[in-house]
Amino acid sequence: MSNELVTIPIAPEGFKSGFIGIIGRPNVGKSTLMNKLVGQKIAITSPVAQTTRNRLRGILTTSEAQIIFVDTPGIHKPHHELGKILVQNAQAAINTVDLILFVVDSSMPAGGGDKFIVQLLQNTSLPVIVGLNKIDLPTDDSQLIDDSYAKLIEATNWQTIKFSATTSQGIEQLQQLLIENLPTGPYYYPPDLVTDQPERFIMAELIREQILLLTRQEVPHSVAITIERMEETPKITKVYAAINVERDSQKGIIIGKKGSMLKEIGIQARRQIQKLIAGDVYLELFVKVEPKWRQSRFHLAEFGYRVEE
Ligand SMILES: Nc1nc2c(ncn2[C@@H]2O[C@H](COP(=O)(O)OP(=O)(O)OP(=O)(O)O)[C@@H](O)[C@H]2O)c(=O)[nH]1
Repeated sequence: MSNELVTIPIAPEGFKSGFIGIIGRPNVGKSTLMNKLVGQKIAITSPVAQTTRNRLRGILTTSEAQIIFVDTPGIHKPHHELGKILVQNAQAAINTVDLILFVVDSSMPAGGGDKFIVQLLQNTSLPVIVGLNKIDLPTDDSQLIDDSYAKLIEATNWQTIKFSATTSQGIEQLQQLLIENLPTGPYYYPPDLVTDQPERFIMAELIREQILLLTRQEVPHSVAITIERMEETPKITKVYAAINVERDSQKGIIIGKKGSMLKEIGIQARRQIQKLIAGDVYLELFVKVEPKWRQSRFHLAEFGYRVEE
C-alpha cells in the first residue's frame, strides 16, 4: 500500500518472459497451482467448483525469467448470464497469451469437459503444455487414466507433465518446462510484485473464500462481495464490506443463529486480510439482498465482472 516509486530492471541477455494462460475445467486445481508457483496466496481456492470468477494475474520472477500467469475461470457449459461471462473471459484469455497450460485432474479419467477444451484449443497456434495435476491422489486404475489422456490429445503435439499443486511434487520441473517454452523478453513488472490485482479485490476474494468454506452448498455462487469503504491509519486498516446475496433465505444462512456464522466469517477473513497487508485490520461485514444479481449485466458490472473484449 505504499506509493514509493518502483523501478523495472533491464532484462539481461537471454532472459525469458511472457504470459501463460492457465486453462482447465472447474476444480482441477488451477488456482492452487498458480498460488504454488507464485509462492503466495493470491487466488482463492475451495472444494466447491467454479470458485474463480475474474482473470487474475500472478507473477513469478526468477533470475532467468518472468512469468505472468493468467488464471481463468473453469470452462463449462454456461447456465446463466454469469456463466456466459466466465466462459467468454476464458476464451478471451486464450487469445492474449504466449503459452497455454492446460490443467487436468489426473486422479480421474478425461471427461467431456476436457474434450470441450481440447476442441477450443485445437485451432490455436500457441504452444500448449498439458499439466496432469493431483498425482498425489490414489487411483483405482492408473493405466486406464493415462490412456484416456493419451487418447484425448492424440491428434496434437502437446507436451505433458505430471505434478501435484498441493504437495509440490514435480512443480520445479513444471516451472522449468514453462520457462523453456517462453520467448525471450523484458521484465513486464517489477521483480518483487506477485500480482497486478488491487488489494481491495483480493480482500473481497478472501471474504468470499470464507463464505465458500463455511456455508452450505446453495449459497456460495449467489454471493458477491463489495468493499464499500476503507480507512487507513498508521495503526490499523478499517475495512467495511458488503456481502450481496440474492434471497432472504441466503441472508439468513450467512448471518446464522444469533449472528454466529457472520461472526465466524469475519474472524477468519480478518485473519487472512491481516496476512495480506501485514498489519492490523478491523473488518466490518454486512449482508445485503440484491434479487437476481447474477442475471443482470448491470449488477455484474457493478460487482466487477466484465466481459473482456
Ligand atoms: N489432492 C490434491 N488436491 C488438489 C490439488 N490441486 C488442487 N487440489 C484441490 O482441488 C480443489 C479445487 O482446487 P482449485 O485450485 O480451487 O481449482 P480451480 O481449477 O481453480 O477451480 P475453479 O475456480 O472452479 O475453476 C481444492 O479443494 C484443492 O485443494 C492436488 O495437487 N492434489
